[in-house]
Amino acid sequence: MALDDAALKKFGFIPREPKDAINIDPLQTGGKLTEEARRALLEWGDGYSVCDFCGGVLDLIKKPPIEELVHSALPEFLNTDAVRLTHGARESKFAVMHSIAKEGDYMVLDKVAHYSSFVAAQRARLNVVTVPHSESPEYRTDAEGYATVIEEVINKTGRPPALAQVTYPDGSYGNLADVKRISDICHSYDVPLMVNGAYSVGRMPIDAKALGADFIVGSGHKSMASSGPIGILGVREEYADTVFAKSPTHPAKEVELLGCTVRGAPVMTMIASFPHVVQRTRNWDNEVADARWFSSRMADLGIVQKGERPHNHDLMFFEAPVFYEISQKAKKGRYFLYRELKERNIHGIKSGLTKYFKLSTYQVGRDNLKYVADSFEEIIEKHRTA
Ligand SMILES: Cc1ncc(COP(=O)(O)O)c(C=O)c1O
Repeated sequence: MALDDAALKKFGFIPREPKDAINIDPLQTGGKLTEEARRALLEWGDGYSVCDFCGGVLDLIKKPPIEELVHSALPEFLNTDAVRLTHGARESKFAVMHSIAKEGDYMVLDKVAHYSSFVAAQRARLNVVTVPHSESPEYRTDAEGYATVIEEVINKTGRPPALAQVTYPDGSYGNLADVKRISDICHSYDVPLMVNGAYSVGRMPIDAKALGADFIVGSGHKSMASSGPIGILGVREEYADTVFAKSPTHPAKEVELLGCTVRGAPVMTMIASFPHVVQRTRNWDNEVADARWFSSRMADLGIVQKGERPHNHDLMFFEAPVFYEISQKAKKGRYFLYRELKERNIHGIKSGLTKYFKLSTYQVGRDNLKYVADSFEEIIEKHRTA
């Protein structure tokens, strides 16, 4: 059946409603573009725009300065040896899993790992064993749990797992695990460690070597003010030849990257935002102070922050019995909170959630956070007196 004109009318330019809202969705706060990146997006939006300047290896393009970003600025920013651009954190993780481990090997994940870590391991055909967390209220990953799980794999298979990973911070509670202790444990068994920094690289200072990370993963669209899809992967020197192995038939092309990765606007938005991103990581203490301030305002309203307390990251998980109670009586039921927030131009708590939700205070600013906290208070008052 041919597409008729009426069907085509659905397509074309579509405005994005929450674009100008105060957005507290953890997925969104660190990926908001800078003005420079917005301009870059238009300038470099055509298909393979950066390939006009390519001599065969994308990350060696000199002008625009992709080579300098990839081979000098990013390794220095993260204190790692070799960096490449990927299409996202999950693609970075998959590249490491697929090159470092063989089909049927075991790998260790923390129980709080993002689904994309599990899926990447499945795509690489690995067996996954998980390190438990401490359950409610803190959901902390116990560093010593890595030793226990590695021992279990050795007992079962006669050799250590091929790889371990820790999520820093995890995407549910925003907990920052003791990565240094975890890397020491993993290395004592000769297990390399990958740090998933999707929520840290580009938000807070990261020193891969100080953490003992053999692989460090970042997400440009999540935490580096970049237009996705774009991720980064940092690798310690001893693993670089394995992860970035060249194709036997096309020796300029790296197999795990399928030859080339970001071929246009995403990398140019990352470049455009990079000065701002570096600077904002230096302001991390203020971000943590904002998160703690917000958490304590929530506590005053009977909304309890789970995860580490005092908290050390902008991503926070809350339990809000007060909103749950309101939802039982409200006309709009469990959708009342979403509607009330939308009326106040606040976006990011998923529609239908009341009892548990997560949010991020990153780069929202104290004035806007105060407005959000005041709005929560106002909504509670309004429904209490209704
Ligand atoms: C902890 C964590 N890691 C990785 C990802 C996925 O990042 P990407 O979209 O860059 O693959 C997410 C997405 O929410 C996440 O929460």
